[in-house]
Amino acid sequence: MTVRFFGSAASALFRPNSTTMSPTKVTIVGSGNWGSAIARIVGQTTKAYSNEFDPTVRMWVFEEMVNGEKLSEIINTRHENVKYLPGKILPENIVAVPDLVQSCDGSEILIFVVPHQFVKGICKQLEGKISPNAHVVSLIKGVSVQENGTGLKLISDEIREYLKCPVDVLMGANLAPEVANDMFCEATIGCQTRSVHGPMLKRLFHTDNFRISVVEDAHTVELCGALKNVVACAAGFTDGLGYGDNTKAAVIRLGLMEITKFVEHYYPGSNLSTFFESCGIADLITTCYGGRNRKVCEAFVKAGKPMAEVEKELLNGQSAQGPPTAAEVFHMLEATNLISSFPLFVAVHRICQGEMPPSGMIDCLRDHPEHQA
Ligand SMILES: NC(=O)C1=CN([C@@H]2O[C@H](COP(=O)(O)OP(=O)(O)OC[C@H]3O[C@@H](n4cnc5c(N)ncnc54)[C@H](O)[C@@H]3O)[C@@H](O)[C@H]2O)C=CC1
Ligand SMILES: O=C(CO)COP(=O)(O)O
Repeated sequence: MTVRFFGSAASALFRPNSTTMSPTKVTIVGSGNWGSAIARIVGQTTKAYSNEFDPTVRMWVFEEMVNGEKLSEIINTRHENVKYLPGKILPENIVAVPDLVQSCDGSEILIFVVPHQFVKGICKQLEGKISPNAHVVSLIKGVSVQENGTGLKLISDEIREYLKCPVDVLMGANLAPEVANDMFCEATIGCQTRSVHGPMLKRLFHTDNFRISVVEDAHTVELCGALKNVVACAAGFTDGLGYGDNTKAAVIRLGLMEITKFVEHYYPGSNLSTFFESCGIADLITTCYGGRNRKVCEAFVKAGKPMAEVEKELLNGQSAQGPPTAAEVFHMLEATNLISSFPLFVAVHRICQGEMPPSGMIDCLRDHPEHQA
């Protein structure tokens, strides 16, 4: 993979951190399938921009034993995450660190990339222990539930509340195995204010085969990333029932209608153009065809086993975020009396819970309110 410079003059790209005037340290918080694939990119870009970024990138590894060896030690000696991204070499400047606090010590960019159910526990451990200049980029596709149970919370807001630092997001049509094979794709960075961190984050992630667009509509970027996993479950159910591509296209279309409606209702003021970025329609399509959520939900229908069992059998420790996200979204819809407005999201939740047979997905598509107009 080569890193191509962009912008006007290459010299203007090398901007050491303004506070310390030393290269910015980067930590990847997570080392699963996506965490390891993004490490291949960040390992390259930090080396390419070594005046701006410290090329030693620490990667927090949730320690586990793999065939009698510690995963962190395997990564540091063989430069391969044999469990979560087997067969792909990680750059040697990626250093696995099993101690979470130590992995983030002194880092000013923290790339959060863990299944969303672990975010709270990680933030609690890091609370008050990160650099005062730290800045998080969340690659996490999921949502959380407010402490008092009244509604939904963005993962970025959860991180911001615990760590008291700025949080931007990166989402896109980025199946990790394809990214790790250096196959061309695009991604979207959602910033609160583009000019503050946008250019620096673009330098950190942008390569010839991983093309970044930066937008200021961060809420929409994040919600597209989270909600498309729920729609991908619906696509998996229809695949499992033996339906074809026309049905999947209907799932994608109706799913997109619910995504846009949900974003507009709960986070008004989004830009329509954001749904046409990689984080929107592109991620929805790729996940409905090639993602783990689709795969697990198809197998759930075919095998007739509980979702957790199918996930364990098929994903070897990786995680499908669609079913828990559907539950969190359902909770929000119930709390705000909007269940009837989002039948696809609701059907996914009910099927995952065993409260509705998978065939209910087809009834849901057939009777969708979009057909009443
Ligand atoms: N895999 C993919 O293709 C993509 C994933 N994403 C998103 O990135 C996020 C992370 O996904 P992946 O890296 O694929 O993870 P993954 O699905 O491979 O999950 C496994 C990871 O969870 C860790 N883990 C297990 N138990 C834990 C615990 N108790 N506490 C903390 N960590 C624990 C494991 O050590 C491992 O690193 C998710 O939100 C996902 O939706 C986004 C784009 C692409
Ligand atoms: O987010 C993804 C692709 O962009 C990965 O989707 P899955 O988690 O369904 O594999």
